Amino acid sequence: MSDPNIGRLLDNRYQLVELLGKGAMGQVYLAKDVLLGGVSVAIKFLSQTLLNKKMRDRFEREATTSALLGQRSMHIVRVMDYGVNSDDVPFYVMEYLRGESLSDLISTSPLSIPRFINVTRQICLGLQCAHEGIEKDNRIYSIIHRDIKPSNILVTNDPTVGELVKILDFGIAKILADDSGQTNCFMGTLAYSSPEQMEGKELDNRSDIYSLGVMMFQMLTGKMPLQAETHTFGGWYKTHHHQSPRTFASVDPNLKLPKALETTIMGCLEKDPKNRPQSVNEIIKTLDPLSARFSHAQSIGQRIGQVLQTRPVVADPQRTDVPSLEEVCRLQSWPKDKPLAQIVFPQVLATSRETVVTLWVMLNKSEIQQRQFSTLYNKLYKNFLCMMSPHPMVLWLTVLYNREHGPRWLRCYLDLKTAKGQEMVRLLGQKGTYQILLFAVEEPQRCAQAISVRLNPSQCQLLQDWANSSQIINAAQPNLSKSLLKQEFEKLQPQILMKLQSDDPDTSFS
Ligand SMILES: Nc1ncnc2c1ncn2[C@@H]1O[C@H](COP(=O)(O)OP(=O)(O)OP(=O)(O)O)[C@@H](O)[C@H]1O
Repeated sequence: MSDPNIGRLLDNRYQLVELLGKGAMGQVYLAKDVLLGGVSVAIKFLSQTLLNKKMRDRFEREATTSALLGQRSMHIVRVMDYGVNSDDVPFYVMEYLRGESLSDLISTSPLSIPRFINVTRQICLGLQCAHEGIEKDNRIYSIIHRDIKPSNILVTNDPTVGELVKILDFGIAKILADDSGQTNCFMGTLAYSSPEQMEGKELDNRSDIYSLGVMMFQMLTGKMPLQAETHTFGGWYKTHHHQSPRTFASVDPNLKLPKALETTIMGCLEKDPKNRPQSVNEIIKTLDPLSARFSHAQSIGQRIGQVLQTRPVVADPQRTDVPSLEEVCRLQSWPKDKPLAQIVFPQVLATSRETVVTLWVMLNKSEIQQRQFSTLYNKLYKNFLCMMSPHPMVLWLTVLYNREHGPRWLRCYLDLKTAKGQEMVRLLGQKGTYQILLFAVEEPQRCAQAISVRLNPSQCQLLQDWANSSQIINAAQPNLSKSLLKQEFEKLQPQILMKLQSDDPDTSFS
């Protein structure tokens, strides 16, 4: 029977396209945000069978928790809207993640060690952010996920960014120390639940660390570390309390794991929370040095391999095998889907070490050379303008200035109501830096010059504030905000030019 919801318009804004799946709490649909030009979103509805007051509250809490956390970490699914449909069924709107769940990913074969490190590190960053907590009524509340398992991890793939991992479903998360009436009944998934969770005890971050341990074992071997005699609450209760986890060697004798990694994963599976790593940061500390050792082969892929082969490698004891950010930028080529024209566009770039915002600029080769050679007279000006109403939008302005050749204005707009725009503004604010990648029209296959730009702390703060406040503002008429920002920019242009023409050493770059 066809789904009567398909095609429905929700809140005059979201048109349901297809059912993505059903979970314990409800259904998730792919939808189009018609107000934002048909951008894809995912909408989760609370199941009809759970429409009681307690579940409604829990569902609303899931939405609020995810919305607050999604603002703080790019490794947690972002929630943008919450509402109730005409049948009084609550729903929330999330960014749509085009990708595969970790459970699908590992159902065919376990992950290679480099891929495991890359994926796990991102899960840990998201989880650490949740454990560090959110602010509510001037207090910090730690968030425990309580249902860490492969089907709650989504891995998206972008040809430029690489694998981006997000934690889903803070459905049973509980705000620690929030005694708003949630009972301590069992919630979670039996095979991944910690012994203390099975007992219905008060949980802390170490319960998630246990579930993460089960999941990490499974990611590397394709097998579970513990096996219950019966798939019942009683069967798993006994298993989590009394069964010793299998060793990696007994499951896969060919798997050669770094000792530190093996010790950390087995530590996560300890029955007593006191004997586990006490914070996700400890796991990240194990992964980081391994990431430097393994991940260059993985995350930047074969392209780096190709280029390193053609480059003389200078023997330098300080140098690790991981390319620097500038090297990664220089290794990029102009995307095939962009015109070979003098355009500017922003892009998030993930290296094996970090994720940064980049500004891709195409100019004529002669102009790049002119600006490069007279470095003494080169200056750089950067600024951000924001318009919250009618639609939250940021104008990101960079000016390359050369005394002889004048200004080159680089402008782009970041829409704070899109996942991409939010992510960029947030990352710019958090990192306080961005990279400009200059490409010549004549040689699009390689980046001609990479320039690192630093933002001052007040700019960073402003960007973070805009990203936060835009969440509570409704989206409307993005083009109107753009044209208002353009007018603002045109008013500012002569002043910026005067500043650049003066001898202010603050703005120079080389
Ligand atoms: N933001 C999203 N973008 C794309 N797909 C999503 C998104 N959120 C959920 N899904 C997909 O929708 C389906 C249902 O998700 P949901 O979180 O409700 O259930 P589940 O995790 O499969 O089960 P349970 O909630 O019982 O653990 C899953 O296949 C999930 O991968």
